[in-house]
Amino acid sequence: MEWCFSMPKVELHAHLNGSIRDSTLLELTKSLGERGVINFSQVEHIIMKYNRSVKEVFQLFDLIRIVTTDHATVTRITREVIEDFASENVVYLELRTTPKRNDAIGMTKSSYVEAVLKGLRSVTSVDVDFIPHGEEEEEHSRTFLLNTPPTGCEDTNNYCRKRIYVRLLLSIDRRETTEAAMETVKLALQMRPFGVVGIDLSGNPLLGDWNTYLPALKFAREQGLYITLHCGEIPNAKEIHQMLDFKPQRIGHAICFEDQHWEILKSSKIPVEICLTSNIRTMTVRSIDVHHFDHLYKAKHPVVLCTDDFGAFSTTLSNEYNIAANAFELGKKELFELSRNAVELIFAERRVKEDLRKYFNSVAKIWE
Ligand SMILES: CNc1ncnc2c1ncn2[C@@H]1O[C@H](COP(=O)(O)O)[C@@H](O)[C@H]1O
Ligand SMILES: [Zn+2]
Repeated sequence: MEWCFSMPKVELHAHLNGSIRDSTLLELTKSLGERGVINFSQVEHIIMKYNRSVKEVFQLFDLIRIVTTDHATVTRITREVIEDFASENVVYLELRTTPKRNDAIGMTKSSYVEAVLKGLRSVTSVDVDFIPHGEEEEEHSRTFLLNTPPTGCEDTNNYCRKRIYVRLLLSIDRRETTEAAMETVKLALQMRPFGVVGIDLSGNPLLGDWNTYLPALKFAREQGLYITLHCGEIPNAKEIHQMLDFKPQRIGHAICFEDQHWEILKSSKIPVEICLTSNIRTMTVRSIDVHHFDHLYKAKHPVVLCTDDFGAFSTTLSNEYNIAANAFELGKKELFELSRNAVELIFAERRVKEDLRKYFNSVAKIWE
C-alpha cells in the first residue's frame, strides 16, 4: 500500500461533490439538521450505509446536493479535495463538477463555477497550477513538476511543498434539458482561460435521453472542448451504441457492454476511465475478479484507474491502485506504467503533458 501512496498518480475521473470528505459531509449535515433545514435522523442512514445500489447512490448525491450547494461550501470542498489528492501524490487532477443554479440563494451556473475557482485559488498548503499556459510562459511549465520534492520530504521550507496540476471539466446532469446543457457548454467556453478543458455527461443513468444532450455535446466538440461520457453504467444497448458512435475522447465505466460494444470500443481505441470501488459498491460489477479492467488491460486498451467519488465510496486513488495490484497481480512497475500512460489521456494543453512526461521519466528508475 505504501508504494501505491508514494507513486505519482494521475486522476481523470473525480466528481467534486462526490469527493467530499466524510467528516465535512457529517459536519455540514449536522449543522443543517440543527438549523432545522433537514431532519438529520432521517438522512443519517443514507450517509452511513456502506454498499449502495445505483438508486441509493443517487439518493446520497441528492442529499449532498442539498447540503453543499452554497458558494462558501463549494469553495471549501474544492480546496479540501485538491489538498486530499495532492497529499497522496496525485500530480495531475481533472476535476469535474455540475454547475448548479439555485435562485433562492442567488446562485447561477456561472457563480457556482466562480466559487470553484475561488476554492482553487484558496489552496495554500500545496502549489496548484490551474491557469493554462500561453506559449510565452515556457519556463514555468517546463519546471513546475520537476521541482516536486521527493516523497517523504520532511523539510518545512518551500522545497517540500507538493505540486499539482488541476484542470476542470463541467458536467451536464442527465436530468437537464437541452437548453441547460447548452448553458453549461457556453460557460465552459467562457471559463477556458481559467482551466476548464472539457465537458462530462453524468448523473443518474436511469434518467434522461441521449438525444437531449446531443446538440450541446456536438456544439462543445465543434468549439474544441474535450468530451468524456459516463457510458454503460446500466444495460442500455442503444445508448451505448450512440455514445460510442459519437466518439468522445474518453468514456467512464464501460460496464454493461455487449460483444458488439467491445468491438467498437476496441477498434476506436476510446480510453476508459476505470473506477473499481465505485463499480463494486454500486453493485454494477459483481466482484472484482470479473471486472472488465483485466480484459481491457490485457488487450492493451488505454485505461486509467480513477476514484469517481472518493468521499461517497470511502476510497483514495492510492487504494484503487492497491486494489488493482492485488486483484490483477500487477507489480510496481506495471502500475507505474499505467499511471505514466494516463498522461497521454489528459485533456490539458501540450506543455502540461510535456512537463508530466518529463516528470514521470525523471522518477521512472525508482519504480523499475
Ligand atoms: C456512481 N457513478 C456515477 N455515475 C453518474 N454520475 C455520477 C456518478 N458519481 C457522481 N456522479 C455525478 O456527480 C455528481 C456529484 O458531483 P458534482 O455535484 O457534479 O460536483 C452527482 O450528483 C452525479 O450527478
Ligand atoms: Zn463518475
